[in-house]
This record gives sequence, structure tokens and C-alpha cells, in this order.
Amino acid sequence: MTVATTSADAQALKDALARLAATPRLLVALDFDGTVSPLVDNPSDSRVLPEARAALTELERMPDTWFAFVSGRPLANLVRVTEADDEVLLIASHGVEVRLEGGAVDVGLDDDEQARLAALSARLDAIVARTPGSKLEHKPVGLGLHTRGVPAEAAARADEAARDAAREVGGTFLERAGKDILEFSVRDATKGDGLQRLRRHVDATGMLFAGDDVTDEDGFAALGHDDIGIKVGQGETRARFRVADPDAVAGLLSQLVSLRRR
Ligand SMILES: O=P(O)(O)OC[C@H]1O[C@H](O[C@H]2O[C@H](CO)[C@@H](O)[C@H](O)[C@H]2O)[C@H](O)[C@@H](O)[C@@H]1O
Repeated sequence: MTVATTSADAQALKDALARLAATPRLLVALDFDGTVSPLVDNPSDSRVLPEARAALTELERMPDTWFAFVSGRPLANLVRVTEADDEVLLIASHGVEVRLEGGAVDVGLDDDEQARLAALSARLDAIVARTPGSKLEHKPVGLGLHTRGVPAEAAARADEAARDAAREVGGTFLERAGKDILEFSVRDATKGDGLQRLRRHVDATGMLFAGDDVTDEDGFAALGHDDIGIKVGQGETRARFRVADPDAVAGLLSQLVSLRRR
């Protein structure tokens, strides 16, 4: 993948990182898939790149410095793939599930939400059965139809059928199209809500947030003037900066560690 950035952009990012490294209370919040972990066919195989992991471990040890994963994955799944210890702050299910110090909140679906999810799940199962290579992911507040590796036309047909199914079930489903995944949720929190929650929790004076997907745009929208938003890869974005891939994110995290150590 090529991502066009000029040397002026690269210098501006370097300068912004140096300023952020000097902030009194620093929060580093990272999307997981496609940001610190390269995209892979089987979601349970995803892991944080070693360089990023080393940098995050260093950040965790520094005073007045916190890091968090902010992901669309369910919380239990996110804990497993990130191998996060109990200290790591986690925002999961696109902002619905939150684990700050003191444990996670219970999402507690009501009867109507449970019934609508069950009805949609049955319909999506039928779509998966006739779409080889697709998979249905069950999440605490929604369902994700995965089509990675499915030929484009068949994937588009499956997505369209899934949208029809959600309309048939009725009520409000928040629809999110990500990378080879179409999700339907009965709750409407966003990663932006998650970042605000984290900012308040640690009383951050500066924040870095990096993400690669459309749902990360809600996160970029929640950033302030003294924060840094980094889009990973191609696509439209409101982030101020852009890097090519998870390796580049890992490199930036290492730079941030060195700068903050100083
Ligand atoms: O917010 P994120 O941390 O980026 O999570 C978004 C979704 O990530 C996972 O799916 C994506 O990554 C998989 C592994 O690389 C890939 O196989 C899939 O095609 C991608 O859509 C995860 O499985 C989903 O639950 C997340 O919503």
C-alpha cells in the first residue's frame, strides 16, 4: 500500500509528537485491528506487533502516562488478543463496553434488545450458510457479518441481504461498515464517547489516538487542538496526520517513548 505523505507532513508529525511528549498527563489510545496489529484472515490470530508491545510496556511504566485500547471487539475478546494486563484501560464494542480501573460495566440488554438480536442472528445465520467463506460474530450488543476472503460480488449480496434482514426485524440497529465486516448494534455508543470517558478518567492534558477504519473517525472527531489524531492507511479522514501501516505506528510509539523519557 502506498500512502502519500510529504516530508513537511512527516516533520509536522515529528514536531507534534515532541510537543505531546512534554504534556503533563499523557494518554495514548489505540485502535487494535489494522493499527497495532496487521489485518489477518482469522480474527483470533491477531496480536500486537512486538515493537508496539515493547513501546506500550515502556509507556505503562512511566509516571503520569496511560495507554488504552479502543476497539470494536467485544471486551473479553479484546483482553485475549491484546494480552492486556489488569492495568490497561479498555474501551470495547465501539465504546459500549468500558474497563477502567475497578472493572468493567455490565451492558445488561433488556428483553426487547435480546429478542431483536436473536431474530437478526437467525436471519444472518441463513445468509452465512449460503455465502461460503463468510462468518457471523456474536458481540455483547450486536452482530458482525465477516466477509474477508469472500468474492466481492457475493460479499455485496450478503451485505445487502443482511441490511434487508435488519429492516425486517425492525426497531433501530446501528449499522457500521468496517473492513470486510458489516455490524448491527442495538446500542449506539461510539469510540468518540470512549475517548471522552478515558480523557476524564485520567484527566489527560494531551492525547494521541490512532486508527485505521471508518469507526475510528468518531474518535478523531473527539480530539482537541493539543491532541494528535493519526489515520493508518488510506481513506478519507479527519485525522490531522497519516501513516502507512501498523509498522509505522509501532515506530511512532517507540519515538514517543524516547521523547517522553527525555
Ligand atoms: O476497532 P478495531 O479494533 O479495529 O476492531 C474492528 C473489528 O476488528 C476485527 O475484524 C477485523 O480484523 C480481523 C482480524 O485482522 C479481520 O479478519 C476482519 O476482516 C476485520 O474486519 C474483529 O473481528 C471485529 O469484531 C471488530 O469489530
